[in-house]
Amino acid sequence: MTTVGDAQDLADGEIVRLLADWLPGLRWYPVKGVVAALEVVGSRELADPRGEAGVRILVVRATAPGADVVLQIPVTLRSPGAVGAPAGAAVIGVAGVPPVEVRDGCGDPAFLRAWLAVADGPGAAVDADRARVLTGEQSNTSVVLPAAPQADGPPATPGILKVFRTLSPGDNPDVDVPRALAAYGWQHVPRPLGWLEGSWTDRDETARGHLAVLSQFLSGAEDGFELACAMAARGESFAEHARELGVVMASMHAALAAALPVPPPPPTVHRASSVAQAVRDRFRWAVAAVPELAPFAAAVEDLAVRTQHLDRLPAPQRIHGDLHLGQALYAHEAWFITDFEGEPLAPVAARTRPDLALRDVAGMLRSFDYAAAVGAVTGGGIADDAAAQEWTDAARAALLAGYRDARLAAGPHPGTDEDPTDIGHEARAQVLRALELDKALYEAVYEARNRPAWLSIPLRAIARLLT
Ligand SMILES: Nc1ncnc2c1ncn2[C@@H]1O[C@H](COP(=O)(O)OP(=O)(O)O)[C@@H](O)[C@H]1O
Ligand SMILES: O=P(O)(O)O[C@H]1O[C@H](CO)[C@@H](O[C@H]2O[C@H](CO)[C@@H](O)[C@H](O)[C@H]2O)[C@H](O)[C@H]1O
Repeated sequence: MTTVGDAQDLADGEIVRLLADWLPGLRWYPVKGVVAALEVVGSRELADPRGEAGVRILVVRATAPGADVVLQIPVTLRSPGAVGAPAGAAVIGVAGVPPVEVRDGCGDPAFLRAWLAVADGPGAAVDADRARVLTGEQSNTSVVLPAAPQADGPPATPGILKVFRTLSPGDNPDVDVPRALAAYGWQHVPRPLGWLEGSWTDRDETARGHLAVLSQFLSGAEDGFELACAMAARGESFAEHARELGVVMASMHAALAAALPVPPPPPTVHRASSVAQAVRDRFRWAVAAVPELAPFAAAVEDLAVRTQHLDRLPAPQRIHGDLHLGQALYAHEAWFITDFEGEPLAPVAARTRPDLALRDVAGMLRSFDYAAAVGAVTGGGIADDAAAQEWTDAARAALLAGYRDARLAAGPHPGTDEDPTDIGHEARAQVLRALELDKALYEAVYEARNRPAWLSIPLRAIARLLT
């Protein structure tokens, strides 16, 4: 039988050969429909405090026509039949002589123990042996770690470890933004408890970036999207929840503006042009992936021109960037906001750029449209398109009212004497329409790549927004 020492000797190249077969079946693997060339660009051994398995974090570049991504793949290494091998961790394959079993580290307590031992941050007393990997439609891999049993004192906090699957050089906003918000005292973000950075080679240079973050796990939290879909399916109004969500979003934007200040904005005329140009660019990008969008070219241009001519716009600030109901958790009768990573399909520099807070509002409004569409097909509560529209309209109006009232109550935008919401009804409606269109175009590409059966949801919205 091999020892952990032998297992650790398995070459990265042998593991990558196994990954070539394993990766294409995974939801988070971003290269779809083509075979990618895989190259190891980073490799770091971690020590399992119990010495039961070899633990390695591999960073692999996957390139294919139209795709070039850097992926994080933590693995554990054991000889076949080794004592303590976890039943729950997917076996990626067996390689080497003598043979070594390679597992997906995310489901393996050995990786989790090793990660917790080297992570930065305040830490948490969590139990790696009882960890469970969340399944579902996620771009990353999240693992829930229950609180470790305490002999005395207050009960420990359970954690959720988010392992970033696609890596980008630089600080990850999903680590830095919650840290800044929690330090500022904003109560509606799960507290970050630990984080880890790594490095890899990026075209002959050394790149570094965050690999994973451990946050406070909100036990009993309901996913906002599932909650909204269930209510829509029963025909129950989401308006009161939407209003409360609007209030929390307004406080999030106030906290972001105060905790992460940004330089003074360029003149409105430039900002209006760049919002309009972003819509044009988004359309060009989307139409290349979703040819059904081509007939909308003239209407998109018309909307871009009207946006470009706006003479009032709110000041840009740090925002969430990919806000939708799936990032909102309802726990203990309050909303919490998660996943500050920005749009997973966008480059990191674009995700942290100051932007219009209304972009987050537009993202949430799009989500109500999704919830009504999904709720309508899963339950009998929404009978037809008119009922779906009525459900969505009530949620939209409530969110906008809650948001606006709370922003007005909070006063001017920090650092300026501008009231962030006071741009007039017409201008606000025009900006929101442009931002909703922008998001729906993003969604069309996201759905075409990931969930073609749902492509009709953003396509219908695009048609509606442009007529
Ligand atoms: N702090 C938390 N407490 C409870 N559940 C959480 C927490 N953070 C995330 N989740 C749940 O974990 C899942 C994945 O989280 P998310 O950050 O949205 O990952 P991804 O970026 O991969 O979509 C979601 O279903 C979310 O509801
Ligand atoms: O949660 P992620 O950061 O991975 O975000 C991506 O996936 C989302 C889907 O899981 C996607 O959101 C779209 O679908 C939601 C319903 O599943 C809907 O509520 C959102 O409004 C819609 O945008 C998101 O766009 C994508 O970036």
